[in-house]
Amino acid sequence: MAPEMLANTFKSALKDGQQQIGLWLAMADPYSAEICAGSGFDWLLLDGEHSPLDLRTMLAQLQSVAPYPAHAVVRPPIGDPVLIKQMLDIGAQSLLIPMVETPQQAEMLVRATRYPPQGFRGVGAGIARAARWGRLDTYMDHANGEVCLLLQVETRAGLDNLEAIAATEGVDGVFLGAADLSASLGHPGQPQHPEVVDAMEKAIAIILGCGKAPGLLATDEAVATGYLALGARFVAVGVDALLLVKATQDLARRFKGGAPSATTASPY
Ligand SMILES: O=C(O)C(=O)C[C@H](O)[C@@H](O)CO
Repeated sequence: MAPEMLANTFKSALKDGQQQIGLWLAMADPYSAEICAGSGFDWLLLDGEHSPLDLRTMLAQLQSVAPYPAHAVVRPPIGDPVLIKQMLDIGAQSLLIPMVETPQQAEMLVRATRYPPQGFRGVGAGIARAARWGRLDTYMDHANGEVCLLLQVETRAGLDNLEAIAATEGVDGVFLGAADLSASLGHPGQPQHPEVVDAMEKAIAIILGCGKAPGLLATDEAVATGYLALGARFVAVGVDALLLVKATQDLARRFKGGAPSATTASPY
């Protein structure tokens, strides 16, 4: 049993079938991340793919959200073992890796998150935040077992290999990227296109069939609720930057005139 500081409660919640409601953080800022961490979400996505988030700001975000129950999931810009090593060493325990298309890639990513003999993660946490600079003296005993690895399937090629990717040992869940998937299926900017929705719904069933957790981002409440009803297990239901745009725009319009911004179809 991992000590409290090392136990990945998000990983175990997914394994226990508990749905986890999250918020996407695209502001790349530790101050706003802490504000969001106190809002009551189960998890927060620290997006290093589509926001100007670098390792230093990701570290600051991890530190600012640490006192709160919301679990930090970090996303590198790509599934690079070097970036993965650095993110794990600054203390990330849960990773979301974009653009996964083959089981071979999935196996490599599992090994990149594990110390030998299960994998090839470089050993250095003893001088890093992950093991609190040596203060967590059982870190090496628990690190492999407490990492949560979530892979993104978001292309036609990835869908073709979905079952093999989801079934890969060491993968905890598969995130369906509706924005990229819609583009890959020939419907850019239309994550609610019938062909995309059909693919997402079928993919959720396949992932569940593999005993893994399906996840996605949907900023439209009805869309998110629908996928949750189908068994999606980790669902981000908003993006900090989009919430700020809408709230500030609507406030200005209340005083300056103009209709509130329409509830647009989910951009994701
Ligand atoms: O393709 C997707 O969808 C995702 O990867 C999730 C969101 O798009 C996120 O990347 C923000 O754009």
